[in-house]
Amino acid sequence: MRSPADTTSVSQWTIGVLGGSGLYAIDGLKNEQWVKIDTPWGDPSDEILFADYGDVRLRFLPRHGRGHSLTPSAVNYRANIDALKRAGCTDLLSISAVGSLKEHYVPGHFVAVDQFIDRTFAREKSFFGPGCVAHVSVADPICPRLSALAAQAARSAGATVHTGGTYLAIEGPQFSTKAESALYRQWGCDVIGMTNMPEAKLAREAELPYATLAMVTDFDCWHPDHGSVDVASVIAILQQNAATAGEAVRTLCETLSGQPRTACASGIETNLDVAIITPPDARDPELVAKLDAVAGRVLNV
Ligand SMILES: CSC[C@H]1O[C@H](OP(=O)(O)O)[C@H](O)[C@@H]1O
Ligand SMILES: Nc1ncnc2[nH]cnc12
Repeated sequence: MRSPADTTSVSQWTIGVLGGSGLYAIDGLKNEQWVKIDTPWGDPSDEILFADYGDVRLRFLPRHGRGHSLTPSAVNYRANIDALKRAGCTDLLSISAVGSLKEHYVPGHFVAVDQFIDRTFAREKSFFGPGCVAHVSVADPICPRLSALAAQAARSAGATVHTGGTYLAIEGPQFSTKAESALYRQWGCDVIGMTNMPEAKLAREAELPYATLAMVTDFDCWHPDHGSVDVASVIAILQQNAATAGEAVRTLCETLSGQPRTACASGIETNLDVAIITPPDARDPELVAKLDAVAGRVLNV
């Protein structure tokens, strides 16, 4: 029998959306119900909105909570990913506000990022640990299939979308200094945010294909012709873009509706096959039990 943690042979799309700053709901869905999901990692940021759009199931989680009460460091990323997996998600789409580190990525544009640099340091970054050690590859942290579908959906919703780009994740909650911003530009980074790491790493550990639509809200603080970023200007841009983001999600669902889901060619849904190094007889049963949703497919729990 297929383990609930195994999404390889699930033929219905269940898209989990992690809504970032400014995106606390999605309009136009059917059969909406907010559901509390318990996880062994603590509380997720909020209840999850279960809804349908055509044949597609949608699971929406506002990353900072509906009242935006959680800082990027206080988000329980493990609980969020575990809860979305328990909610049956086959794929995860992050929608995130970012600062631009490039002249031609202007506020209002979207970027379908494909790489990350993780400069966060005060967060739980793995489901695994003493008693069950795993090393997954995040060489290609984004699912190319979902990313292409999301980018196309955002274009159809009217957005200017750049394909590919490196997202630099900082701990926050403060924005960067000018020296930091200049350094990240020298590193070749394209956009800057505070939340997609370790979220993307944890999604990979949970064998969930993950993609990000980054919404550019500001030029951080490096641009000589623009003042430094502040929340009011970020929110002003987000208010203009939230409707486009919602439309992108609905368009994505419309595209997928009626299409049976097949396993990802990239092998993301089976990446734990080659990642767990602790042999079965040396595993901590308590940790193994906590990994039921994330890794039950390979741990047989
Ligand atoms: C309100 S600006 C800073 C805030 O916005 C971004 O959050 P998210 O990725 O959830 O949209 C950024 O990472 C910061 O958390
Ligand atoms: N400039 C910036 N730095 C970090 N996170 C952000 N989110 C939106 N704009 C940002």
